[in-house]
Amino acid sequence: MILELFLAALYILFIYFKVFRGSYIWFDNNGEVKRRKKSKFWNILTTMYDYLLHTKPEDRLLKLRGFHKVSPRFFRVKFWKIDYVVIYDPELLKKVFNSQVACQRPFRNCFQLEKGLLSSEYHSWKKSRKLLNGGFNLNILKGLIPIFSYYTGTLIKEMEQHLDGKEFDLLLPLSKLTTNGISGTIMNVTDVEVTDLEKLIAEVAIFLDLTCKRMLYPFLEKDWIYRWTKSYKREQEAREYAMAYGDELIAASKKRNRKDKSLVDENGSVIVKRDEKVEFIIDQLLNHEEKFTDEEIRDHVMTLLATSSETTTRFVATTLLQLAINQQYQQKVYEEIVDVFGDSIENIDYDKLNACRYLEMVLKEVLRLFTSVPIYQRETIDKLDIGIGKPLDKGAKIIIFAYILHRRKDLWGKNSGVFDPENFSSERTAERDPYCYLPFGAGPRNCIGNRFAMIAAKTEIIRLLHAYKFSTKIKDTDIKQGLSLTSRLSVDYLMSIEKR
Ligand code: HEM
Repeated sequence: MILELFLAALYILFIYFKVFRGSYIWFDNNGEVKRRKKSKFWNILTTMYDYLLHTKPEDRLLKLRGFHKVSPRFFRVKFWKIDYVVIYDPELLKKVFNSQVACQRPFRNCFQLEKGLLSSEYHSWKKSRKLLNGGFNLNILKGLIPIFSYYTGTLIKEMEQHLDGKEFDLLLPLSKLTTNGISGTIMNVTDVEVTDLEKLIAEVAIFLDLTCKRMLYPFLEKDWIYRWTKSYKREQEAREYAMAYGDELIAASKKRNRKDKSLVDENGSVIVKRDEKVEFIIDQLLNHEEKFTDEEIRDHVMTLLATSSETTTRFVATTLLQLAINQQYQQKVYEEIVDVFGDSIENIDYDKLNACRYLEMVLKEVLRLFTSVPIYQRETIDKLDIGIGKPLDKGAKIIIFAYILHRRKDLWGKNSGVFDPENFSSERTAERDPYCYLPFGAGPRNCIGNRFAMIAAKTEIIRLLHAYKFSTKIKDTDIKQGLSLTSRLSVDYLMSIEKR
């Protein structure tokens, strides 16, 4: 209630400034200042007002999509001297991603992990990113495949209890798989007891939701305002729960014998034997000559856990759901897996993952239509001219609206809302501007985990589809995509399985 009153007051102030003071500037698509033409501005304002106060979470993205109808490439508004520009146009995005000036993130305090990659200011980010990039190089990632495969094998056994034909929600088992996969790969530990995994997953989701809400209400960015809200208290609880898990992971990782790179279970038996030369991502932090402080290590580890867990879980879950809805695509992927692996499904390696071309098309299509991060942001550290009128000022907030970009009919055809892996055939890909498709961002500040996510998802899906056929009663028309820091569907991942 207090929040709604505050928003209403803000709205009145907005109108006051618009009518009497003219302190906003609205730009049209040619970059012309349009103070006097009110219609577009009113449309946007009403959409925002509606969005902030009335829209159900699962309808928010759809509603925000309305911006594209009002303004085809971007919209820009200057509000209390700060430039805000929302972009969903390949040509403009290319200029943003190729610029060193748009390499900082706004809303840095919202994420609260001050030293981590998402929250640190530009110069300290640059140093950490350079060091952490080493932990995500292809040789290291190739070495992680047996670990993802091992945990998927464990999940396949656990799923035998669902062979009774009844539907079950796949999200929790997959979240467990991701959590184990991430601690086994990024941290090289297996023996951290999570007493209540379900609670951990729920608390991480709450933390991400509340952080997203805070970013969407600009006045909540200020700590002194945010501290007074109920969300703040709840977010702190969720954060502390997740941090305690992160602390246990770091402690376990410090204790393990670093000479032996093999992954061992709680009894010390080797689960996955690994090449001694392979460094784990945590080792890059713990052993680097320029020592990271404990606080830096904690913020980096927690940032990696928060950015990787929900994104990867929902990516894999949504892929299996789409394959369960569209049985013809599932059959095609299955036949490809049988072709590539024959009877040696347990010996997955990077070349075999790459040979699964059709699976790759399916995965890319999932990230187009149900992009795991529908909106993400950058901030300029200097003036930046991207050809939309006056250059953006230093401190401008650039909001990249991948959800709109990935569904634009003029870029993806009139069936842009339909799931179709052929969108990623080599012919169609060659015809398209690469900046039409940005699920992981681009440039030096892109997603550090993009290849990690693809390798994990491919390994897990190959093993799961080789073991089971997935079915569901859910139809495409039942699904809406909600908005949080990561994408949320309006349906549960209810599926049934049959043994292959
Ligand atoms: C389907 C899975 C994923 C998707 C769709 C995704 C998407 C994104 C996007 C869109 C960004 C912003 C990029 C930009 O501004 O250009 C980002 C940043 C980031 N992602 Fe991911 N991500 C995924 C998985 C992962 C994984 C598995 C990890 C870690 C293992 C990870 C770690 C990060 C980090 C640390 C950043 C911030 C990078 C920086 O600011 O330097 N992500 N991700």
